[in-house]
Amino acid sequence: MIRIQKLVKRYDNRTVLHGLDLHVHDGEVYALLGPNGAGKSTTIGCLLGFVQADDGVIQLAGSGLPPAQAAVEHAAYIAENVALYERLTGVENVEFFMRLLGRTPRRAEIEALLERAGLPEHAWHRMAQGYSKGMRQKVGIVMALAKGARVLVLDEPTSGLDPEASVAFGELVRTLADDGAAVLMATHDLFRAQELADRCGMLVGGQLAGEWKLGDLNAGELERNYLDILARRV
Ligand SMILES: Nc1ncnc2c1ncn2[C@@H]1O[C@H](COP(=O)(O)OP(=O)(O)OP(=O)(O)O)[C@@H](O)[C@H]1O
Repeated sequence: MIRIQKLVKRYDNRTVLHGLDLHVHDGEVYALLGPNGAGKSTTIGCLLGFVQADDGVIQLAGSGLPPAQAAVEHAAYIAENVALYERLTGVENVEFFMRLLGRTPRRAEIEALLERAGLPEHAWHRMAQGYSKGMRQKVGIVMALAKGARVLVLDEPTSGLDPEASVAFGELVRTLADDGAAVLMATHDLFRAQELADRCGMLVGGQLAGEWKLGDLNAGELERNYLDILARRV
């Protein structure tokens, strides 16, 4: 689970998160929507300990540790562009990551994870420098699987992916949630959010301006709600 309570963040005396409350349950995919500058990346930064919050409480996977430590322990993060060691192969990247976790994986174990994530076999032993964005996202998912992450945080994961890669990525994220992970995904992609998420919230000016269960809405209704909220704020 992810629990954010009364989160406040200021940059140079400008408040960008105004007491944000957000809860993502285990097994749930939550899409965090909102216009540019609404505070989505700042929320993620605070959650993972990259950004120091000014006030509020953040809990990951029920841990009482500070966010940065709880994230190292329990979370996986997939940024818009997954950074890999470019001169290592896919298999070597995963092996290196697992060694950092204190594990000594067998080749077959790594290959099974890459297969589960749908990375084409011809890429397993090729240097990551030739990987497409979709392939990098798959290696990111492998790392989350290898870690057994209970919290998965995604920032704009499908931007720039073609529709097929985007659907495949969504299915992988869904399997992690079905295995019990709490998934928070910041996105501008309303269509993918509607397809993939269980709930979504709309962040405007550092506050949740709306929250919906997506089973109750189709993609058109979600877009209308989004635009209505923005129109009322103008
Ligand atoms: N390091 C920083 N220093 C000062 N201001 C910042 C910093 N990072 C973000 N901001 C400001 O905080 C506000 C929220 O930014 P943030 O990147 O969290 O929004 P976002 O919802 O992720 O936007 P986008 O959809 O464009 O990625 C913006 O006004 C931004 O300019």
